[in-house]
Amino acid sequence: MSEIVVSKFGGSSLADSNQFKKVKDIVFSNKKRKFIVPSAPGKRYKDDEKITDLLFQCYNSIENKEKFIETFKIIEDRYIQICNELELDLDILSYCEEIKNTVYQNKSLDYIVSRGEYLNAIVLAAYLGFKFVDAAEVIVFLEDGKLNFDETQSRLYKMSLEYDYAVIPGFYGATDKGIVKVFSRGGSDFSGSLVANGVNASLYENWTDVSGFLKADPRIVDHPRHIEKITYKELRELSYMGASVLHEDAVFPVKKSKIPIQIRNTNSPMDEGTLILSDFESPKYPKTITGIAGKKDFTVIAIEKMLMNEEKGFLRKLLSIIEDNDISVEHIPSGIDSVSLIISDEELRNKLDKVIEEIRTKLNPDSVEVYPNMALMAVVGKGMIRTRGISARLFTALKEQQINVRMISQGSSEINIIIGIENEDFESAVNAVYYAFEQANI
Ligand SMILES: Nc1ncnc2c1ncn2[C@@H]1O[C@H](COP(=O)(O)OP(=O)(O)O)[C@@H](O)[C@H]1O
Ligand SMILES: N[C@@H](CC(=O)OP(=O)(O)O)C(=O)O
Repeated sequence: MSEIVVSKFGGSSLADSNQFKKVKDIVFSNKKRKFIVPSAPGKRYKDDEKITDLLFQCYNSIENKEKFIETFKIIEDRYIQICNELELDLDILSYCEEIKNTVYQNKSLDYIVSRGEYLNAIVLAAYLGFKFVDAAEVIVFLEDGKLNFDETQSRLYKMSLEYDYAVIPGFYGATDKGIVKVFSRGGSDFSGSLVANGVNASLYENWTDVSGFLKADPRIVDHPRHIEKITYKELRELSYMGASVLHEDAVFPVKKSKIPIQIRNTNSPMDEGTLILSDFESPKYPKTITGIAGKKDFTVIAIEKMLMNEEKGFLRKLLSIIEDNDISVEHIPSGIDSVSLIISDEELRNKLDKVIEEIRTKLNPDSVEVYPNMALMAVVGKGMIRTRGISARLFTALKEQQINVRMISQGSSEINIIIGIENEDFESAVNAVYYAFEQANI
């Protein structure tokens, strides 16, 4: 069988007709690029609006028909402009009409916000002359909203036997009853990974607006160094901790089959980008780290109770309270008679008072304190934990910037150290650590 490359193009790569032209050149420059997964058009300039964000606004104004039509018109105009500038013989307005008519019968959020990818894939398929395959036919969800992985893989495989070249919209799929479901934001990366695995691709390309994964977020560090190669595991840690270039779950579908992921830049297609691999040889004791990422806005709930260590079931009861309130915990650092829960503010929204009350009544602790405004910074790298001097360099850099460390946690995978700091210190902490290791790399 001939080799297949799956190429996902993000919103920034398809923001306007000029970007579409770059995408066409890229796709046609390699015949192996057979299955293309587009996102919805992203921002054309800094203060522009992403189509998906406009669709969220449409959903919010659905009760007010006039407002809905007004916002939807901005979306329609973007697609019309793209089609006109590409001189496409495609009646995109009829697809928009179909959506407007369906919206009032089907008011589901998922249906509405998925239409950006749907329309964009129709336009891109027409422009490339590829078959349009609706993700609702091949990305299969169960009634409870979870992905039906096996069925999805089998449908995608069948699709690859049926069509040589196709465009499949990212971000959504549907249940067998045709109810559209979306992945979380940025989920087209995950769709691309599902397609790559389903069609037995030899490579999953993820085209974006940066020349690969950088050692730190370029919005925080000025021109960070680029990462040539990274393992799935390291990447998962960095993307989970906020390196938004690739969706945090995008590694899973291709992990078992070890299909490499390559991050590439649509605006600079000659750059090699970053190769994400299952594993590769690297120095056992590296001089430096692979990357830094982080997120703001966490709250710490610190609980103390004398002889907590001897009280059987204490942690189980504590975690049951958290589970019953449908909250995910980020970290659980513990001492002998103390334990802390680190939870994102988003998870805790409107639930904090209730959780604290339940901890007090059900666990009878000596104290429960709440500390808001914490940021988490992940410093990631294979082998760094066992390398002498790495943590000394890290904490010296923070000390030199007078940054107060509130929490330290070493992931059990031994490829990351997570550091809790004040929200307001986040940017300077990332810069301090980045430059400390940048010097070590010379
Ligand atoms: N470590 C990092 N390396 C590269 N880019 C990063 C990193 N952390 C955050 N980013 C941001 O991720 C952006 C690309 O992701 P995204 O906006 O989702 O692109 P797309 O629209 O192509 O899917 C970059 O423009 C950059 O600002
Ligand atoms: N358009 C969706 C899905 C997506 O993956 O977009 P992007 O590839 O532009 O991050 C979103 O904005 O969430």
